[in-house]
Amino acid sequence: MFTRLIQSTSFSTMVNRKIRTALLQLNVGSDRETNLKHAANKIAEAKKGGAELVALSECFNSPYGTKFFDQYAEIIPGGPSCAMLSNAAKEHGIYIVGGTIPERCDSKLYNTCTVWNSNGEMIAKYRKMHLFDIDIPGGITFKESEALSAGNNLVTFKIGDVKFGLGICYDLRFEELAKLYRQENCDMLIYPAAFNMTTGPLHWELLQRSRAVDNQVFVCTISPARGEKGYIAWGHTQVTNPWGKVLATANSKEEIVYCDLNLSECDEVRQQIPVFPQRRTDIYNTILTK
Ligand SMILES: NC(=O)CC(=O)C(=O)O
Repeated sequence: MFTRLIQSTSFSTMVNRKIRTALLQLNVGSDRETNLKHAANKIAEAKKGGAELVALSECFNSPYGTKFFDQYAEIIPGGPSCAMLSNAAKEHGIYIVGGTIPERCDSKLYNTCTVWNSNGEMIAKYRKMHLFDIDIPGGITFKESEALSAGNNLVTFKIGDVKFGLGICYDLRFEELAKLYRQENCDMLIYPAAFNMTTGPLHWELLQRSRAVDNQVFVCTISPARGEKGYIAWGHTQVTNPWGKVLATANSKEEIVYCDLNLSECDEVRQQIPVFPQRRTDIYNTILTK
């Protein structure tokens, strides 16, 4: 178990643009109650480490796989996982990005991220928009759409003057989503995730650096720790700054990654390399509508 502390560079005088974040890369097993207790203990540890915002991984309360979604699904915010997240946020007076849990709503299932404020109130709910359907012979075949429905909404939330956009795992591959969040003026994109042993080494770091550079935002991803059976997660929870520099990356084992982030860095990069206002939408839009 490692604990890591990193600092982003060039802090400015705008104090309300700084935030201490803890990303929890946790071991996850098949027993929900054990997973929830473990997450609650680690949230408490992160609070002791000074975190104001704590984030968990995709499926932090259950194994990740199409055959598990129905079995572990909960009504949001009525189930035990939301109760734990709400209580922990309130008890410790922090914000929590509650990774994802399988959500049951009407007759459908979703892969859903909830966000909780320091009073224990749910302030955001995001449903995975792009379902993970891939088939790489000799690598990995996975078809989330066999079990899940896709969400249809972008979701943002604010802590003080810092604006966050939410995505989940496979959503990271879709530049359009990240670009829309940039258009909404987000400073940081947070993706609870669980890449795997085929796509992790190939694309995990590259995609995060790409989203960060293209949109001049911080990108945080939170993976479960690598297990030994079933869907094997890549791990490597990561923080990338708006210059595209990887500020921290976990290994494959359980770890808390702390980061003191100064979101004013987004303003600096955007001022120094003003690509967003320089986009030629007059041309792109003409081509797109043809
Ligand atoms: N698990 C996912 O949703 C995505 C993933 O592993 C990948 O895109 O690769």
